[in-house]
Order: sequence, then structure tokens, then C-alpha cells
Amino acid sequence: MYGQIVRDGLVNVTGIEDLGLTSPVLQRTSDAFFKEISPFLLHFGMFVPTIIGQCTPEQQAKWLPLAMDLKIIGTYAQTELGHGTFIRGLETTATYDASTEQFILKTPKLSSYKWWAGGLGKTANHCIVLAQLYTKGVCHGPHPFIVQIRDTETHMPLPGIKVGEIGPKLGFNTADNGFLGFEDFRIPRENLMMKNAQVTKDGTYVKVARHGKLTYGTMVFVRVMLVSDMAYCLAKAVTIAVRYSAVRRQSQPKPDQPEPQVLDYLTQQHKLFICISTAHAMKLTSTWLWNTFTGVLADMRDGNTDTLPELHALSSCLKAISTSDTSALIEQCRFACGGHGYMYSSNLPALYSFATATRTYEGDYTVLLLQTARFLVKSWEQMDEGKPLTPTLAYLEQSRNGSQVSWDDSPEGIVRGFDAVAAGRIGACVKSIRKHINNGMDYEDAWQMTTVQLVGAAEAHCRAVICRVYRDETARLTAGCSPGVKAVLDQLSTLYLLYWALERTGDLLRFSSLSERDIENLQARYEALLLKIRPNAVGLVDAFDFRDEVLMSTLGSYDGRVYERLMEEALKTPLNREPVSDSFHKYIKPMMQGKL
Ligand SMILES: CCCCC/C=C\C/C=C\C/C=C\C/C=C\C/C=C\C=C\C(=O)SCCNC(=O)CCNC(=O)[C@H](O)C(C)(C)COP(=O)(O)OP(=O)(O)OC[C@H]1O[C@@H](n2cnc3c(N)ncnc32)[C@H](O)[C@@H]1OP(=O)(O)O
Ligand SMILES: Cc1cc2nc3c(=O)[nH]c(=O)nc-3n(C[C@H](O)[C@H](O)[C@H](O)COP(=O)(O)OP(=O)(O)OC[C@H]3O[C@@H](n4cnc5c(N)ncnc54)[C@H](O)[C@@H]3O)c2cc1C
Repeated sequence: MYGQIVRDGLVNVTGIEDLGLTSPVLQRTSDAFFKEISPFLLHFGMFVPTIIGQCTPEQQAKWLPLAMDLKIIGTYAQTELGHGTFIRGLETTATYDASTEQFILKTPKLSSYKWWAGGLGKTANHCIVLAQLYTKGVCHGPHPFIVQIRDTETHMPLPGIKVGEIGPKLGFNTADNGFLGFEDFRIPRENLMMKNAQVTKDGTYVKVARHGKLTYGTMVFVRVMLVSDMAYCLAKAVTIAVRYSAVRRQSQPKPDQPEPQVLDYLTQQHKLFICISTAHAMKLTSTWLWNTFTGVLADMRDGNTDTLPELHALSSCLKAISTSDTSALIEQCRFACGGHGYMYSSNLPALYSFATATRTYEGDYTVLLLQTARFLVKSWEQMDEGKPLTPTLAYLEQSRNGSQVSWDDSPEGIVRGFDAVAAGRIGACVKSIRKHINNGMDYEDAWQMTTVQLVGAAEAHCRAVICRVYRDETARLTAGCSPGVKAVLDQLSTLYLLYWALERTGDLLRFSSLSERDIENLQARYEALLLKIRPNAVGLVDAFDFRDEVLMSTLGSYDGRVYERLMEEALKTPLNREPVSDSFHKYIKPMMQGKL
């Protein structure tokens, strides 16, 4: 299995090398080689980006050609057995020895072992290691080091290195996630990635970057990328589910009528059409986020880090919500396919196992929403002090006078309704924190007592951002479309707004003038819209344009030969090589004969 995956991975990455890492075609079709993950994903997904983001130009000149020419294979080892979220709590140490101009890497105890890095188990021979940097007896916090862990000729672990695979997981089982421990392992001073902080030969620590969190830059980059990855992943799942639902016929709602396509059931449309809309919403939002990200990078190149906090807040909540929505909606696609959706050959289980992992790695859902909440509360307090708000929080102004937003069920009105919900929920958090403080709590405890509400407020803010971006970008992009295309894309964006308005009626009742009659109208409009979208449903997923080799699904192939493909895959199962398994003779027959 591992050998096959590495072989496929090399075919894939040499394609990337030929056409360039940024080639979306190859980045996307890499999953035509794997049902799960390439063991080289971390090399390109984090090792290379970290060299670019955390190394000086001189260090890049040394390491980047080696990495891009695949002369070294890397990964990103930050998480430890004992710490993943709390990076400041990482236990691996890198202590500078001025007498030899080296850092000594140590794994003080079991919980300090690096754990999880993709490709670390058996593939990588180098890795980025996040370790607590000590020099002259002072700890300067976690810093990135580039470390060779295996001999590039023999691939044997170097002396002082303990490395291996962490074992089977829910998914990602072709990523050979590994563990790594150091026993007084020495690396040259120059292996500290010195773009944001340096250690001179005599051991003096020099802080370069103005912002203390630039070390975390790779995580921001990957979080931004993951939003786009989720749109892609969900688009594949809904392509499979809609095509299968067009082939599958089941039940007889009317006597003497043929069994209908299950896609004709309103409940099936309710399960699946929001998946089509969400894939579009996340794709458009990811492009908007990428443009925001590149703008902040440009600011930072000019020495201005003022826009970084908003980017961190946006990338945190959008990564959390896109991965959470995608995991839930891919499972919904699986549910919509009945028993055959549970077949590994449908590819829905693998898509789900990938998406649900993404809700955890690169920052746990709850933790990242709390990061966003931290920014939201700070922004509210700045608004109270009369300071300007950042662009994505402009809607807070409307809440300043505390008046309730009047409900308007036009698309723009619904977007304003979500702004009001976000503003109201942030305001409620601020009120809760202040109440706890007035009752004698310190700020940290008051914050902790409000965290359930803070997670909700961050989700509401993120939903408001997605709704606004989806609607605005759809309007912008369809301006030049034919009326027919514009009508269908407007239907999808309106469906997204109506779906979430119905999901959040409690919040809308609390923070807008929404009435029960308004809710009835929303429900009626939503159901009518499902019927309008039905004729275009298959065309809409065909428009995602996935080749069968990329979908790798018995249920979702373009030719619709579902039952034939299911049987073809079944017959390939090793258990079907012989009519009678030898377990019959070893165990079942003796048992039947009372001989066990
Ligand atoms: C083979 C073919 C493939 C080709 C592929 C090519 C390209 C593909 C590219 C990408 C593909 C996508 C995916 C593939 C890659 C990876 C997936 C697989 C592996 C996964 C890897 C990992 O999981 S790596 C480990 C990730 N770990 C985390 O995310 C840890 C999460 N924890 C944290 O971020 C922080 O610890 C914390 C922020 C949650 C809390 O830390 P703490 O010190 O307590 O911070 P505070 O809360 O006190 O905040 C301090 C201030 O710092 C600000 N801040 C925090 N983080 C950031 C940040 N990242 N950026 C900027 N600012 C930050 C925070 O706001 C506070 O500021 P204030 O004090 O001003 O409020
Ligand atoms: C498939 C996969 C691949 C991975 N690949 C890599 C890799 O290549 N490199 C790497 O370095 N790491 C990798 N990771 C590790 C990943 O980054 C961590 O698992 C992730 O950051 C979460 O940290 P944790 O596992 O320590 O969970 P924890 O942080 O321990 O979370 C456990 C629970 O505690 C809660 N919690 C934690 N902190 C707080 C808080 N402050 N407030 C409220 N609740 C809190 C969480 O919400 C969660 O419910 C990978 C993980 C997975 C699943």
C-alpha cells in the first residue's frame, strides 16, 4: 500500500515540478492519483511555503532549489503528543551552544515528541521543527528550525533521531503521519529560519519582525488554502450524490406510477441543493479571502502589519466554518445515497474522512472561532471608543444605536439581517463579559464564562461575511452572463440565503423584526426555489467538470452505470478470488461440527 502510494505520489509531484507548484490543474488532479492523501502533501503544502515565508533570502537560496527539485523531502512538525493548539506550550527545546555555533534539539519527555506531521513517518528526510528557542539562558518562545532527520542516501534516521509512523487513522491513511524525538541532536546555527528572528554567532537574540506572530504565517496561508480545498471537496461529493440521485429510482408515491428518480423528492433536493450553493459560496469566498491575504502580504512587505489581525480573524473563522460545513454536508451527501453511499467505492467515505480531519488540523474549530471572537470583542470596544472599524466589521456601526433592524426578505435584506444577528451576538458577548467583571470576576474568567456565546458570535460573523461576499460576487460575476446563466446562479445564491435564514430564525427573531408570517413566507419561497433548481441540478454538478478519474466513484461516474460499476468493484474484492474462503475449513466447519 505505502509503496504504491509513493510511486503514484512521485508521478504526481514530477508533474507538479514540470508545470509548477502553483498549477491549479496539478494541485487539483493530485487526487486523481489518491483516494486519500499524497505522502508529499506536506512537502508542497507546508515545507516549501515555510521556507518561503520564514527564511532569509540567503537561506531560501540554499533550501528552496533543493526542495523544489525534490532533492530533499520535507514536512512540518509543530504539534506534539502533549500540545497542538497551544503553540506557546510546545516542549521541544533548541538551546544555542555558542562554543560550537550549534542548536541542541531535545525532546524532554514523552509528551514532547513531535506527533502528526504528514510524511514524517517514512517519507520525509527533512522537516521544519517548531521548538522553544533558548540562548544565554533565556527562552524566546517557539521558533522554526529546518532539520535533516534521515540520511539522504540510505534514508536511515540520523544518530539522535527517533522517528516512525503513528498508525491507522479515520482517514489520511496514505499520508504516513509520524512521530519524531531528539536526543541532544545538534544542528548548525544557520538552520534557525531567520526571517523574523535571528541568533548571532555569540548567541545574541535579535528580533527582526515587528509582529510577534509572523512565525505563524504558514498556518494562515494553509487556512486560506483550505477554504478553497473545501469548496472543491464538497463539489465532488455533491456531484456524486446528485448524479446518483438522478439514476436511483425508489418507492411509489402514486399508485400505478413508475418509481420516480429520488432527485424528484423535495427532501432529497433539500439535502443536496444547499451543497451545490455552498460549494459556490465557498469558492467565491475563498477567492475573496485569497485576494485579502495577498493584499496583507503586500502591506507586510512594506513593513505594515496593521491589517494582519483582521486577516487572522477572517482566515480563522472561514477555515473553521468552511471545514465544518463541508464535513456536515458531505455526510449529508452520503446520507442521500442510502446504503451505496456507505460503500468505499462511492468515494464519499474518503471525501468525508478528509474533510472532517480538516476541521481539526491547521487549527481546531472551537479554538479558531475563539480567535475570531477575540478580534470581534476588541473591535466592539474600539467602536465604543470612537475608533474606526475594519471593513469586514463596518456593520457593527448599525448596532451602535441599538435599534432593531426591520426585516426585509429581499436578498440584500437577508444579508442585512445576518449583519444584525452578528452585531447583536457580539454585543451580547461584550455585555456578558462586563456583567461577570462587575460581579467580581477577572477578565480571563469572565471571558471563559462567555466562550460558548463567543463561538456563536464568531460563527454568526463568519456567516454574515460569507452571505455578503457570495451575494456581491455573484452579482459582479453574472453581470456579463446570459440571462439564463444569471438566473440559475442567482437562484443558487438566493437558496443559500433562504436556507440559512431558516436555519437561524431564532437569531433573526431576536435581532430583527422578523415575524412568524415572515418565516412562513421564507419557507414557501425556499420550497418553491428547490423545484425551480431541480431541472438544472444535474447540469449544475456537470458544470463542476470533474473527470471520472478524479471523482473515483461508482455512484458518480458520468455514464450513470451505477449498478454495473458497483458489481465490477465488488468482484475485485480479494475475498471474491475464491468461492470458499479457507477460513471455512479452518474455523467455520469445525465449529459447525462441534470441534472448536
Ligand atoms: C502533492 C500535491 C499537493 C500539492 C499541494 C500544493 C499546495 C497546497 C497548499 C495547501 C494545501 C492545504 C492543505 C495541505 C497542508 C496541510 C494539511 C495537513 C497537515 C496539517 C498541518 C497542521 O495541522 S500544522 C499545525 C497547526 N496547528 C495550529 O493551527 C495550532 C493552532 N493554535 C494557534 O494558532 C495558536 O496557538 C492560538 C492562536 C490558537 C493560541 O495561541 P496563543 O499563544 O494562546 O495566542 P493568543 O490567543 O494569546 O493570541 C496572541 C496574539 O497573537 C495573535 N495571533 C495568534 N495566532 C495568529 C496568527 N496565526 N497570525 C496572526 N496573529 C495571530 C492573536 O490574535 C493575539 O493577538 P492579540 O493579542 O492582539 O489579540
Ligand atoms: C489528519 C491530521 C493531520 C495533521 N497534520 C499535522 C502536521 O502535518 N503537522 C503538525 O504540526 N500537526 C498536524 N496535525 C495536528 C493538528 O494541527 C492538531 O491536532 C490541531 O492543531 C489540534 O490540536 P490538538 O490535537 O492538540 O487538540 P487540542 O488542542 O488538545 O483540542 C482538544 C479539545 O480541546 C479544546 N480546546 C483546546 N484549547 C482550547 C481553548 N483554548 N479553549 C477552548 N477549547 C480548547 C479543543 O476545542 C478540542 O475540543 C494534524 C492533525 C490531523 C488530525
